[in-house]
Amino acid sequence: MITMKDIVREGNSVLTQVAEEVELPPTAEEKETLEEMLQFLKNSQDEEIAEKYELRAGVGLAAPQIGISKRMIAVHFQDFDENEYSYGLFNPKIISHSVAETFLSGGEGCLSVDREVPGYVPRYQKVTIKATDLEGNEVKIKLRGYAAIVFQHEIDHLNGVMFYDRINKQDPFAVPENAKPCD
Ligand SMILES: O=CN(O)C[C@@H](CC1CCCC1)C(=O)N1NCCC[C@H]1C(=O)Nc1ccccn1
Ligand code: NI
Repeated sequence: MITMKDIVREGNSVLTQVAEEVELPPTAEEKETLEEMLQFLKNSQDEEIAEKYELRAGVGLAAPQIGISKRMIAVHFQDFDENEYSYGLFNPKIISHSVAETFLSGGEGCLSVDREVPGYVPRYQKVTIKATDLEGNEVKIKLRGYAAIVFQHEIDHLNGVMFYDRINKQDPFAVPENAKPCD
C-alpha cells in the first residue's frame, strides 16, 4: 500500500526528469503499480483510512512522485459539476488544447512539495488527452476547467515540470489576458 513515506519530495531529481514511455502492453508489475497509485488516491480521500495512515488527500498522482520515472498517472476526483474522474493511465498525451487558459484562484499545491507556493498556475482551459487505460484500451478524454487542470498537473510531472515553474516570477498573481479562474 502506498503511504506518504513513499511520496518523493522536491529536491529529488526524479521529479525534474522526463519520464520514460511505458512499452505496451504493460508488464504485470507496471499494472500493479498503477493500480496501487489509484488506490492511494481513493484511500487518501477516505476519512478513516486517511486518518489511520496519515495520508494527505490527493486527487492525482504521477509515477515519478513514487520514484518511478515512467509515464503513468492516476486521477480520482469529482469536478465542480459532479462529474467523476477515476483513471489509471499509461503514456497520457495532450493531443489538442484551447488557446484560452484557466487557473485555480487559490493556486496549486503538490504532494511532493511540503510548502505553500503562492501564485496562479496558468493552464489550458480545455485539453483532449490520449492514453492507454488500465484495461489496455486506448482512451481519448475531453476535459475542461478543474478536470483539465488536474490532468495537466499530472502530465507536467511526467515532463519534470512542477506547478511553481508555471507561476509568473515577476507577478505571481498576474492574470494572463485570455485566462479566467475555473473556480
Ligand atoms: O501530482 C499530484 N499531486 O501533487 C497531488 C495534488 C494534485 C492537484 C493539485 C492541483 C491540481 C491537481 C493534490 O491532490 N493536492 N495538492 C496538494 C495538497 C492538496 C491536494 C488536493 O488538491 N487535494 C484534494 C483536492 C480536492 C479534493 C480532495 N483532495
Ligand atoms: Ni503534484
